[in-house]
Amino acid sequence: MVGKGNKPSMLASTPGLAPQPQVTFSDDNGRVTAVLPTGESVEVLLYGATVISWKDKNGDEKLWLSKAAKLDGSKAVRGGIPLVFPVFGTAPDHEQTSKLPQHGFARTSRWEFLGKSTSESTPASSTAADLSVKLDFGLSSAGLDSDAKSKWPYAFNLIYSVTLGRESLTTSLVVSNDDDKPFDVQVLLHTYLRVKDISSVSITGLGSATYIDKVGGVSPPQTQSASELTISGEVDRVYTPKDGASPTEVVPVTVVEGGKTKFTVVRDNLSNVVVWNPWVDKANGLGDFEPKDGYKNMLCIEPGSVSGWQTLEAGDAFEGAQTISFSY
Ligand SMILES: O=P(O)(O)OC[C@H]1O[C@H](O)[C@H](O)[C@@H](O)[C@@H]1O
Repeated sequence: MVGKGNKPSMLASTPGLAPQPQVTFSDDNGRVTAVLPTGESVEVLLYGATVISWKDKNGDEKLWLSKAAKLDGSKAVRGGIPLVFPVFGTAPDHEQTSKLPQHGFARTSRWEFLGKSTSESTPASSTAADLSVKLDFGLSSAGLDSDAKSKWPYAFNLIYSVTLGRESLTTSLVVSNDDDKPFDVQVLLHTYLRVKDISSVSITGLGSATYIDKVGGVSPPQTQSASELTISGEVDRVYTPKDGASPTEVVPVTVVEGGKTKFTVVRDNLSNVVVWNPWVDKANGLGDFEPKDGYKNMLCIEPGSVSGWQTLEAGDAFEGAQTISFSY
């Protein structure tokens, strides 16, 4: 394993050259943390490979994390970016995943930290190179607890990569079928974005998308006519945006707050976006959701592949990713 140890370590110094700015890194107590020389940071729990913090250079947190979230491995984390795999919600009628708990086992399994790497890029607007750091995590059937293994007895391998840039975070999941038979999966990056005040937020990029409304039962597919979505009550929708045929024609989802773009979410090979806000009653009903009025400060924009199943033949792999960007 790369970079194991309890003390912070440094990356990216090249022998013989002037010292380069370095990424500070620690892998301690079930958490992996990386900080760019310019101050941006990310923190990932090995439990669920859950991103629990993403901060900009000023230390402003970009993700919402419940004050009552369990970070001790006793329950899926309420906030940050839990990983949903291999089933979204529950699927009592889908034989392969019917025994699994809500949202599967990836978010409640202990992942392995596989290593870190840095890379440099020079943005068009600057001559100075920016560093980014990528953290890789793995989970395979061999690493599952016996309960999850008995409920989903397939040989698989997952690699989850979390890449921190100056003004972006990319999370990417690769699922491989290591079995000798096919299996079906759903994948979702259940991202809790932090906002200042949900009443001044609008979401663009979902106009003319079809969606299924899950509030009060699953609705037949509908089409969103408004170009902007605002939130003034419980929202739980599975959208299928109208992307073009090529990967470059993906329609980004933007979160605008007070007239300013706060986040831009670009999906790679993920055809759905779940939009979720529990609002008053649901938040009250969730024991680990604190403060109870925290629904005013969060919005889940969850890229995924969940409206059908990805069937992976023996030896096949599926990869999906999101990049969340912000500007100051
Ligand atoms: O409470 P959880 O299992 O974490 O699920 C939280 C939420 O996840 C997704 O956004 C689903 O669309 C919601 O229906 C669900 O309530």
